[in-house]
Amino acid sequence: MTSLAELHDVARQRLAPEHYDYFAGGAGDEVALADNERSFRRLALLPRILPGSATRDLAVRLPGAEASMPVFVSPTAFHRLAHPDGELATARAVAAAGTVLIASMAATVAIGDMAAAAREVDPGATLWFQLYLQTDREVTDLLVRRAADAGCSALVVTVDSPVFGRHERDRRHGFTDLPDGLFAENMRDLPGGPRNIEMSPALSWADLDRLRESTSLPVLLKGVLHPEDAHLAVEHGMDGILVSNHGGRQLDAAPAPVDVLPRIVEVVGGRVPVLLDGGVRRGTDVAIALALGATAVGIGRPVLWGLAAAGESGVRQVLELLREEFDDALALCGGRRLADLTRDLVTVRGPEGGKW
Ligand SMILES: Cc1cc2nc3c(=O)[nH]c(=O)nc-3n(C[C@H](O)[C@H](O)[C@H](O)COP(=O)(O)O)c2cc1C
Ligand SMILES: CCCCCCC(=O)C(=O)O
Repeated sequence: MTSLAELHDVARQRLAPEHYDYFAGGAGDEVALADNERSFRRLALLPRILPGSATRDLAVRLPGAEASMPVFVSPTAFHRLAHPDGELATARAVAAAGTVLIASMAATVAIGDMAAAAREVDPGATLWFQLYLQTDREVTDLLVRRAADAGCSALVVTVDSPVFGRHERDRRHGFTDLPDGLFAENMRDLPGGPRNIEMSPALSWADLDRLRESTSLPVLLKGVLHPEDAHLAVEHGMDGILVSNHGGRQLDAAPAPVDVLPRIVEVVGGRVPVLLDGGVRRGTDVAIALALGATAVGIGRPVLWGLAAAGESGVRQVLELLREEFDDALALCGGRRLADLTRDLVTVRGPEGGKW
C-alpha cells in the first residue's frame, strides 16, 4: 500500500455495507465530514530551504506520554466490526508505532485487555481513556477507576455530544445496535449494562470540575471548536484541548477543525497543548496543523480502514505511512524539528498566496 487512500479502498470492499457506512458516515448532509479533508487541501506550505541537517526529530511530549511522532490515534468505537481482533490489534499496532492510543469508552474490548495487549508489544505503551461523562456519577467514577487501573495516563472527555449525531446512513441501513456477541465491554457489569452509553445535554462545566477534583490523571477536552470554550477549558484546569468536530458526525454545520485552530491556539497561548483531529490523511496535513500551532494530530477513520484491510498489520501500515510522509514533509519544508514548522509557512492556495 502506498497511501491511506488505498487502504480505504480495500476496507470498503471488505466490510459489510452497513458497517462500512457506520465508520465512513457523518451527520446530516455530511458537509462537515467533506470539509474536514477539503480544508487541508485549501492550504499550502511555503517551504524554507537548506536546513543543514541530514536527520529529523519527530518525537513530541504530550500529557502523560512521550510519542515517537506527532500523530496519535483518536478514539473510535466498535473495532470488532472491522476485524475479529478489534481493539487488541489496534492496541498492538499503536504500541509498536510508539504513539498514543485514545481508547474509546465504546470499545468492543475492555480497557484492561487493550492495555495488556499493548504492553506485550511495548511495556511503556501509552493509552489514554476517552470518556462520555455519565449523569450517574457512580458510573463515571467506576469507568475512571477502570481506566486508572489499566494504567491509562490521561482521560479525554468528549464534550461535543450532548445528543448523538443524526447519522442518516445508519438510519437507512437500520443499523441501531451491535451484532449479537459484541458489546461495549467497558460498560459490562455497570449499571445500565453494556448497551447503554448515555449522552446528555444536562451535563455542564460543574460536572467537569467534579471530574477534575476526583482524579489526579491529566484531563483533556475533546470536541472544542469555540475559542471561548478553549479559554474556559484552561480556566477549569484542563491539561489539553482536542480541537475536533467528531469527524463530522455531530453538528453538520460545524467548521473544519483546521479552520478554527489558529484562533484557538491564540486564545490558549501555550498554556496547555492544543491537539486536532478531523480529515488528516497525509503527512502534509500533519505538517500544516503543526505549523498552525497544533502540538499533535489524531486520526480516526484511517485506523479503521487499516484494521479492516489487514488487522494489526494494516494499522501498522497506516501509522508508518503517515510517519514517513510527515518526515518527508518536514524535510521538504526545510525543517529539522517540529518547532521549525511555524505559522509563516502556511498560506492559502491560489495566486494571492494569502497568509494566515
Ligand atoms: C466510526 C467512528 C466512531 C467514533 N467513535 C468515537 C468515540 O467513541 N468517542 C469519541 O470521542 N469520538 C469518536 N469518534 C470521533 C473520532 O474520535 C475523531 O474525532 C474523528 O474520527 C476524527 O476524524 P477522522 O475520522 O477524519 O480522522 C468516532 C469516529 C468514527 C468515524
Ligand atoms: C450509544 C453508543 C455510543 C457510541 C459512540 C460512538 C461515537 O462516538 C460515534 O461517533 O459513532
